[in-house]
Amino acid sequence: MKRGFLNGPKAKSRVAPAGEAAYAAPSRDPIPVPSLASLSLDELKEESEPYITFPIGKVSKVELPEQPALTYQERDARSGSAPGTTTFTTIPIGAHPDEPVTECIFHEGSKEVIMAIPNFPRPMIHPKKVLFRMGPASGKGQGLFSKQAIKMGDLIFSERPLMLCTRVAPSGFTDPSYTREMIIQQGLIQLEQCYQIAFNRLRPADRAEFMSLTNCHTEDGSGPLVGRVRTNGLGISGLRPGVEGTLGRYSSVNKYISRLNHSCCANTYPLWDLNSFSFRVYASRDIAEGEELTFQYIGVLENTAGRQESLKPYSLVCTCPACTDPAASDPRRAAIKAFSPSLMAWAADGKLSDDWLINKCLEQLDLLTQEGLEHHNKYFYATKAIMEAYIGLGDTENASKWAAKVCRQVWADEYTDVPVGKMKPLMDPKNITAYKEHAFWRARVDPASNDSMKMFQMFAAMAGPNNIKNLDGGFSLMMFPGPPM
Ligand SMILES: C[S@@+](CC[C@H](N)C(=O)[O-])C[C@H]1O[C@@H](n2cnc3c(N)ncnc32)[C@H](O)[C@@H]1O
Repeated sequence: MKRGFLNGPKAKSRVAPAGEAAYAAPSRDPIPVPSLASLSLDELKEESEPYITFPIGKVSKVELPEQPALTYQERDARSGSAPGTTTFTTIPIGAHPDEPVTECIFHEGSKEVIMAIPNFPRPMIHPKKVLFRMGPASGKGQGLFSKQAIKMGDLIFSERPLMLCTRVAPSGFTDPSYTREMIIQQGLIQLEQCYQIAFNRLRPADRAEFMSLTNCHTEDGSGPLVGRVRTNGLGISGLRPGVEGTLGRYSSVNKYISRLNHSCCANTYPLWDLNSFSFRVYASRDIAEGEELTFQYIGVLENTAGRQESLKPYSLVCTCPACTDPAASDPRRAAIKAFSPSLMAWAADGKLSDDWLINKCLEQLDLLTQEGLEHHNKYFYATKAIMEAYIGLGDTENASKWAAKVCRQVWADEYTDVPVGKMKPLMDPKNITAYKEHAFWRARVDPASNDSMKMFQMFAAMAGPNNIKNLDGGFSLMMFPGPPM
């Protein structure tokens, strides 16, 4: 195994062969690191403060002194991250030539996360038939279309990314005399160099696929690879435990998912599965034969004007049903956003009827359906809340029907928070043992015998009615008045 690294004007740039490469950043005082605006712009808005985000639109050319080439050290493919370096590696390690692989650019530690997964990679799962085709999508370039009717919750396809990229330039150092524009341009150049190393390692067919993807960042200083990652990248987290924000996420570029066009009323949801290192794209509602498959590039509970603003980095004006009728859609989306019921609060409140929560959640589901938002977590929460309300009422017949609906929404972010092993038995209304294990069992009809309910009531009394805030997923946040500090 060889180790070591170098970087600098005199270092000779090489094309990365198979195996692995590690790039080391020189250590300098931290400065704002240009970061990549990828598909989840709403995430970046929250967390990009320490970073300078890359520009969009037409940007005047910025002259920079010639930048040193990034260089790297070849290492054994099975070695872990070298401290303080960026690692270029092919996942799965030692894949058969027919197996899809991903060229990864990893921050320190991510490779270890993968290497620690037993039996990695687990097999990718595929539907029995090819359920989609690629073709021209009027006014949107290429798109994906269903080849037959697909049911809500069905897997449409799985794929392993072509490339998985860091979202920030690797070194993050610059000349102190550089202007903001120069820092940004330098970041773009460094990132392009970094992506080039990974790109050169792609299989020739994958390289052609990558270069055939759309690039809508041709005039803002992005290079051809950075432009494609910015246009097509899909966020992945979970590979940097404990690291939040831009540095904790990667952008993945995919052969097929990157062809899904945006809709604010999307009908699919791509779910990342680390164990198989692949995305699974699910139908989030029933899809007709020939219908275009779409997903949301941005947060879609904003009003129409806000969504159109967020879509600017993709050079597109959305013409989905919600965007074409804002007068009807905006108030519905605002109501959807504002709705977060508390199961416990309803169960504890004798003034509310037994079906109050269920009716409220049914209204929410109706709004979500009208807005084409079945893929949204809010749809999952409302479905789960109805199931739990029936559990609270001790009505296993109805609870089991809603448990089946919850179990189909595997794409929901919060699905993994539901202990699946404990959910599936609830689909059998006669499995009273499973129901009795549920924390909400008969909480409404027999609160005195429900421990969760007793605890909730005790804390609610301590907090007082004005200090309880309902959160998504049926949770409540309680603030307890204390002595002044
Ligand atoms: C990730 S790509 C999607 C696939 C792309 N249509 C293609 O031909 O490869 C994103 C680009 O597709 C186009 N696009 C995606 N959704 C669109 C929409 N709803 N309306 C118009 N153009 C769209 C925009 O050019 C956008 O920059």
